Amino acid sequence: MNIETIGIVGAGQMGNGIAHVMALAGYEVLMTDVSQDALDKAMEVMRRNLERQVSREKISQADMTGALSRIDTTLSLTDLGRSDLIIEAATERETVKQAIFEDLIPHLKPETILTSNTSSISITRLASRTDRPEKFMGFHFMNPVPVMSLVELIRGIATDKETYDACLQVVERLGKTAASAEDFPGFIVNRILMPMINEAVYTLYEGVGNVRSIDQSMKLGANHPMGPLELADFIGLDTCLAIMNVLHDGLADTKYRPCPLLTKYVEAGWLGRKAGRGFYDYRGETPEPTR
Ligand SMILES: CC(=O)CC(=O)SCCNC(=O)CCNC(=O)[C@H](O)C(C)(C)COP(=O)(O)OP(=O)(O)OC[C@H]1O[C@@H](n2cnc3c(N)ncnc32)[C@H](O)[C@@H]1OP(=O)(O)O
Ligand SMILES: NC(=O)C1=CN([C@@H]2O[C@H](COP(=O)(O)OP(=O)(O)OC[C@H]3O[C@@H](n4cnc5c(N)ncnc54)[C@H](OP(=O)(O)O)[C@@H]3O)[C@@H](O)[C@H]2O)C=CC1
Repeated sequence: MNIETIGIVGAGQMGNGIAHVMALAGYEVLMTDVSQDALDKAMEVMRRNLERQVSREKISQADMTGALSRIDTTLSLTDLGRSDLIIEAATERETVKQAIFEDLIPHLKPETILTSNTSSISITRLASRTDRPEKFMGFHFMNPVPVMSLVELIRGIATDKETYDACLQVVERLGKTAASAEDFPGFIVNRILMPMINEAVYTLYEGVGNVRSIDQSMKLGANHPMGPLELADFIGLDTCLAIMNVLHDGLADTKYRPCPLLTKYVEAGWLGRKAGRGFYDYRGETPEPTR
């Protein structure tokens, strides 16, 4: 199947990154969100990231202008009906994703491929609620999308080979590397990464270290580019908690129990960088630990 137009649902940090790399690779992109504010902010972030790539001579000015001209935004989900491929990148909540697919389905072409950028939710279960489980799969980018070269491709139980091959071709056109993962909670990356982050929060909760010492230990002692708490803030603490809950419920093992301190931060609305505060406070000149 020839894919030329991409519909993106959700203009948060992942949605804008996906739009960025798709448009640079020459795809026509139509992005939607429930708020105009989110769409405007996404366009601004994309422009800034593209400008940075121009200033570092990674892309030309013409590449940037071309990419921006290929991105359109709309508040109407149903406008995405003409897309060849849809990537849902809305909030990590199963009911939200299900409602999006239900609203989209009557407006889709029969051949349109539906995908979700979910970090952890069952692809098979999401697919079973659509009219096309064989044309449904997981298309999981890593954050920040313009920088990270991996995309996890996850087949549901019914996904057909043509759909998988079409998505693989898109990943290759983006110049990224695909990892094929089976459809189990958290797939590969988050099955391994999120318990590590959750353990870092337990380490903080139990007073073994503070925010700075925990992050410094993993950066200098294990050569991680970001400390686990800094990374949790970067991903979004709501997303981290949602993933831990999916692991805990789906694998029914207490080793995935979300740390109560992580829950407390989410309940406070301290969701990390996107909220201005999480394990660090980002509202001043430099990030300051909140513990
Ligand atoms: C939760 C899930 O479901 C799955 C996930 O995504 S898990 C999260 C996976 N991501 C990670 O683990 C990220 C870990 N962190 C890192 O790799 C690095 O800290 C980082 C790449 C984010 C930043 O690297 P850094 O060396 O500290 O910063 P910096 O030198 O400013 O940036 C490196 C490059 O990234 C770019 N960059 C940094 N942040 C960016 C952003 N948010 N968007 C776009 N580009 C960005 C910079 O422009 C720079 O590009 P060039 O090399 O082309 O010049
Ligand atoms: N953060 C990360 O590091 C990664 C996240 N992911 C996954 O990507 C998805 C998005 O995450 P992320 O971008 O971080 O989240 P964000 O919170 O940054 O963005 C989510 C966006 O979706 C919007 N949204 C919510 N409901 C709807 C809806 N019904 N229709 C359209 N848009 C909607 C939200 O709007 P509003 O704010 O108004 O509710 C928000 O703008 C999640 O499934 C997440 O698990 C995957 C890889 C990495």
